[in-house]
Amino acid sequence: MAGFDDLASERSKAQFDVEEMKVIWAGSRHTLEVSDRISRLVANDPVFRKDTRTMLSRKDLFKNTLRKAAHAWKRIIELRLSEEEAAELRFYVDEPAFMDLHWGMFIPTIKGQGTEEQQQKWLPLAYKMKIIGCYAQTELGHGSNVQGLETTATFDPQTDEFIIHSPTLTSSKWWPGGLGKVSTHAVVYGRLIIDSKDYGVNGFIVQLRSLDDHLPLPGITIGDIGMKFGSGAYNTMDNGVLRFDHVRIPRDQMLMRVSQVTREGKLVQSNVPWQLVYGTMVYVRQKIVSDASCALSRAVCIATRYSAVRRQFGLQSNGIETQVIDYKTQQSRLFPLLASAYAFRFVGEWLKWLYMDVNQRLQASDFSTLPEAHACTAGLKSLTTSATADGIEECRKLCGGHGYLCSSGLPELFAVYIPACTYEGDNIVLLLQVARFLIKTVSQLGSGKEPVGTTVYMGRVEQLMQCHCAVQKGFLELSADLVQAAVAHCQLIVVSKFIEKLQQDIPGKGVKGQLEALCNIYALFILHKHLGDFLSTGCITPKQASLANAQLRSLYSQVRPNAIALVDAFNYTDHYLSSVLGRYDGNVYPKLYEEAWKDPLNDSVVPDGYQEYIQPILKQQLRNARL
Ligand SMILES: CCCCCCCCCCCCCC(=O)SCCNC(=O)CCNC(=O)[C@H](O)C(C)(C)COP(=O)(O)OP(=O)(O)OC[C@H]1O[C@@H](n2cnc3c(N)ncnc32)[C@H](O)[C@@H]1OP(=O)(O)O
Ligand SMILES: Cc1cc2nc3c(=O)[nH]c(=O)nc-3n(C[C@H](O)[C@H](O)[C@H](O)COP(=O)(O)OP(=O)(O)OC[C@H]3O[C@@H](n4cnc5c(N)ncnc54)[C@H](O)[C@@H]3O)c2cc1C
Repeated sequence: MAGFDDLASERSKAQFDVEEMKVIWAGSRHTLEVSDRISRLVANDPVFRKDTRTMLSRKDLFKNTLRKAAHAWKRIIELRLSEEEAAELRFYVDEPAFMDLHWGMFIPTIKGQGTEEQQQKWLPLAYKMKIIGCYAQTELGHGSNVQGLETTATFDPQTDEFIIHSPTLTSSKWWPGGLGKVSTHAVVYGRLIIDSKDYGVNGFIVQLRSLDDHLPLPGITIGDIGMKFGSGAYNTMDNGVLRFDHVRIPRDQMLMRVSQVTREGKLVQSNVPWQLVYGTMVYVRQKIVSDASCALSRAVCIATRYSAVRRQFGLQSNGIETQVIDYKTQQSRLFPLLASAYAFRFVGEWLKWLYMDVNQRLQASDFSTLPEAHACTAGLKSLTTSATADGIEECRKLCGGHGYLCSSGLPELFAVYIPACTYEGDNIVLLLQVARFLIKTVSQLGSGKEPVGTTVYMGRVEQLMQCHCAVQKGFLELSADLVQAAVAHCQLIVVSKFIEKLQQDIPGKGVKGQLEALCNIYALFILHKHLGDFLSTGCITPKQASLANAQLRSLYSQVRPNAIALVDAFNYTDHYLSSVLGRYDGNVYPKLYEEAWKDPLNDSVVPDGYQEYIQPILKQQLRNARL
């Protein structure tokens, strides 16, 4: 059978130790063991099946998501899973749901922005899921511009309460995941008003629904915002709308790590920077970078395996056609994506470290690295999600016609992934933040302040001073170019973190060699993509450009025999991939054929509607009626 033999033969060609590469990909032997065990647990549990997801109506889809979430929670309790194992389980269930926001944003917000007492009160409830929370920041009128939010939280000194209110239609909370149908609580961001004075945006814990019958509490209007892009996909999530009509909450439900409101209505600032109110976004952006490597590697795994199974043209001496993976054009589109998946994995690891480091410093009242952490998380979130969204679509095209079938797994992956370019900060808005950070760094160059961390290279580039003078003309005017500069800065981070990874001790036969090839492919591909910029700025000569392209071609040949093993190293189960084209065994055609017959349209041989709409045309009754 074609697919079986092809993938088995590809695997036998690998020139490196795949098991050791799995460890590198996972991050450690321990993480590999956990993710391997939990992914199999999910794959073998029939409740977590997802093959009919794209065919369900919204209501059935959502109910099925609730069923899975409840089952996941039950298994987590029964098996006494650790926090790490539980997070892996939710990851492999692979269905956006209210749980993501509860664990991914609600809890981290209370941890990051709540006082010790507030954490003690709310976290045990949230950890045991006695309450379910979401993150209600974005409004109908404002998402990117957080300082433009309109919801108000007015302090009432008479009752020692805040009055949460939506003064306009555009102040309606709009988008928060988990809000529409499930959450009992939310961290709501609103303007803090004391004695008619506006102190800007802060977070407040607000109960939304009764814990007895799940009905909205008085003064609260709440619902789902409607169908989103694609079938299945992000429609498993109840993104919601929420309005407040003078809803009262106790004073101690304002998150008070950054600033406190006293019983007398006095605002007291802590010694931490006010930007910590934005802290959850930094945390989630960092997570999104690691997630990008998962989504991209998943698409690349499907496209690579299928490219080795698929044959078109080029009849060989043995009478069979050429595997499409052997075409140089296919390699030049696929292998840079394979390299990007690895590159994003390693930059994600580094970003996780950076985030932990900044947190430890914050505990010790050292706030010096916060601006860099913000710039890195914002910029890398933008770069990796844009590249991943484009990469998934490229993988679909790499799979030809079959890539467009839902059973390839790629349409749903694309639909579920693309909002990552928008949520947690629109990618352009985030790059503008990076640009501001870069300009600020450049402006300090002359003052004797040495650039550090990811901007250390700036101290070595003389032209940057002139660059600063040019930007003085107007940030807004030059913003399109500045966004390009921000992307270039982030690309430099990705490449340098890949190189740093290679400097670590990497065990396993041939593993380091493969990673070196992938690192070079990533760097040279970026150079190739932006050749115009490199040449026009005199960074490289035309001769160097052509050498770089020749080197890239030779690297593709080096990676070719290892391609299947390099995607096997992601260690994805067929359940997680949910793709007929990406099956581990390569048994593509019989399964594609089998899948087609499962479509509800094939339940009957003659379709519903035949008698009303097809027969009259065929029998020319419609035409006769007209005549
Ligand atoms: C298990 C876990 C799973 C995780 C996944 C969960 C599922 C995910 C599912 C998806 C869920 C999706 C969920 C969702 O989508 S949740 C909603 C997400 N929303 C956004 O991301 C909104 C984006 N907008 C902003 O962040 C702000 O409005 C920006 C930044 C654009 C402007 O801001 P602002 O209007 O204030 O003006 P400013 O630019 O003068 O900035 C002022 C100063 O502040 C500094 N600054 C700015 N920002 C930060 C920061 N963050 N940390 C530290 N510092 C920061 C900045 O450098 C400047 O410093 P300086 O130059 O003055 O010194
Ligand atoms: C699937 C999904 C889930 C979400 N989940 C949540 C959630 O759980 N909680 C929550 O609070 N929010 C959530 N959001 C909201 C999300 O965070 C916002 O949609 C996002 O921050 C973008 O803001 P916006 O919609 O206001 O875009 P806009 O800012 O209106 O963007 C529109 C266009 O304007 C451009 N633009 C905006 N400002 C500038 C500028 N200064 N300079 C140049 N161009 C600019 C953008 O680049 C974009 O092209 C979610 C969104 C989605 C799609």
